[in-house]
Amino acid sequence: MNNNSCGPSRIAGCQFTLFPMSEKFVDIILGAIEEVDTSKVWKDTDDVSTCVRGRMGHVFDVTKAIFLHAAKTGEHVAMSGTFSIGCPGDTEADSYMDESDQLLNEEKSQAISQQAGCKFSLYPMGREDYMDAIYEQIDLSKHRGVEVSHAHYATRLDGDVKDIFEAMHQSFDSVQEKVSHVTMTFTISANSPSNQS
Ligand SMILES: Cc1ncc(C[n+]2csc(CCO)c2C)c(N)n1
Repeated sequence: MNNNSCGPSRIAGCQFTLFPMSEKFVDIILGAIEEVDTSKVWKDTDDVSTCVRGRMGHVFDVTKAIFLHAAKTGEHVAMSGTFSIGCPGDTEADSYMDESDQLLNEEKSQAISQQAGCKFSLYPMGREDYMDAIYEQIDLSKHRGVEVSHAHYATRLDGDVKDIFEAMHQSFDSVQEKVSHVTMTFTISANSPSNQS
């Protein structure tokens, strides 16, 4: 445990909302959540958002798969959310921390090819040198099969949804190795009419 550690557990989580720009929004939201195997994470869905908590790999696996299943409907769908790891007090779901490494949704996700645009922002908490941690990651993400560009208050990633989530996962993972409590916000959008010529 480093000096900046908030506690022994490395429970991660993501709270996210799907925004299907479609009359079929109820089916798209509930259908995507239903289609994804969430048995390795703690999960709660309410009228505002869905929260999943557990080991980092499973949190990313489930969040990515829910977006992919919503986007594969072909409707314009966006998702906004916040990943968090090492949050002081986040200890309730310790039982989910014993789950094995095997990702339950990887095979189905690999079969879906979907382009998207995404903006994400990393927030290493409680560190004076937080900008160094952020800049290191933004440099790294240039090598990950996605187009990286700078935006105000965020980094933009364009490419396949799986590569976008992989880049965010790697950035988040590298920062959390150095900083105990890290949050990362993102908004991802697929099938936007803005991209149809
Ligand atoms: C991932 C995700 N989880 C929950 C909601 C909130 N929500 C808005 S409409 C609807 C279906 C009818 O109850 C639900 C659950 C969301 N938008 N996206």
